[in-house]
Amino acid sequence: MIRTDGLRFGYDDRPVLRGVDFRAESGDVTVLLGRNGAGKSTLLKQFNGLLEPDDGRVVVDGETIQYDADSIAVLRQTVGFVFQDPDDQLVAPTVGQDVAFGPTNLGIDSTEAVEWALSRVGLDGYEDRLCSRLSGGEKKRVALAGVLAMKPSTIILDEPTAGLDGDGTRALVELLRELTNEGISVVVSTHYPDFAVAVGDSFSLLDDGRIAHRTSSFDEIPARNYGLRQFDSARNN
Ligand SMILES: Nc1ncnc2c1ncn2[C@@H]1O[C@H](COP(=O)(O)OP(=O)(O)OP(=O)(O)O)[C@@H](O)[C@H]1O
Repeated sequence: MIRTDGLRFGYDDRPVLRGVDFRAESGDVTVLLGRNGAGKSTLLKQFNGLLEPDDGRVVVDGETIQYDADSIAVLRQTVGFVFQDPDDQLVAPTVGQDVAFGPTNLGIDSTEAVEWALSRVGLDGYEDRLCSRLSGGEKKRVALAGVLAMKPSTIILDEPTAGLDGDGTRALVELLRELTNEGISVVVSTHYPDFAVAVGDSFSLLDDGRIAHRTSSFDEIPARNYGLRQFDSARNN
């Protein structure tokens, strides 16, 4: 479970988050919505300590996040973060080396973890492929595999469908639903209503630096007012 209480954050004194009370229940897919620049990425980055609040707190599985290096190292294993742009995430020349990076640092048997994680994202046998030669969609799956290989209890995904085609989006919905059935919590930001509906258990709308709506029914989110894209290919292509 992730919770923020009165979270405030700004870049160079320009406030972005102005008292965010956010909730993501364990075992749910929680969808974070909001117009461009609302602060979705900024909020998601608070959940595994990539950013530190100016005020308020972030609570993960009942513990308030602490920002010393040891606490952050543990947190990064518990809460995995999949960046919007996979090029911000991939660190090694080959797929196998990249997915092994996290588990190796944690002392986990990386061969088994890599095989398992690549299989979960539908990239069996990709170990020796060069990351630089992968398509954008494949890079996104490798980035997700790298997070899965660390066996986190929560996964945060920032705009994961950007650049995915209909099949890629459908596969992602299926995988995220499977992961929640296995007890993993998922928080995901998106602009795509069909993806949100297909994947989400709960929907939170970030507006004006606060959570303006939180509901289990997507229909209650006033889409037109918040820049949601009218249609996407998650179910219909
Ligand atoms: N590193 C940074 N330094 C300064 N300002 C930033 C930085 N990162 C983001 N911002 C600003 O903070 C605000 C919120 O940005 P953020 O990326 O969190 O929004 P978002 O809701 O994820 O947007 P989008 O839907 O376009 O991805 C924006 O005005 C953005 O320009």
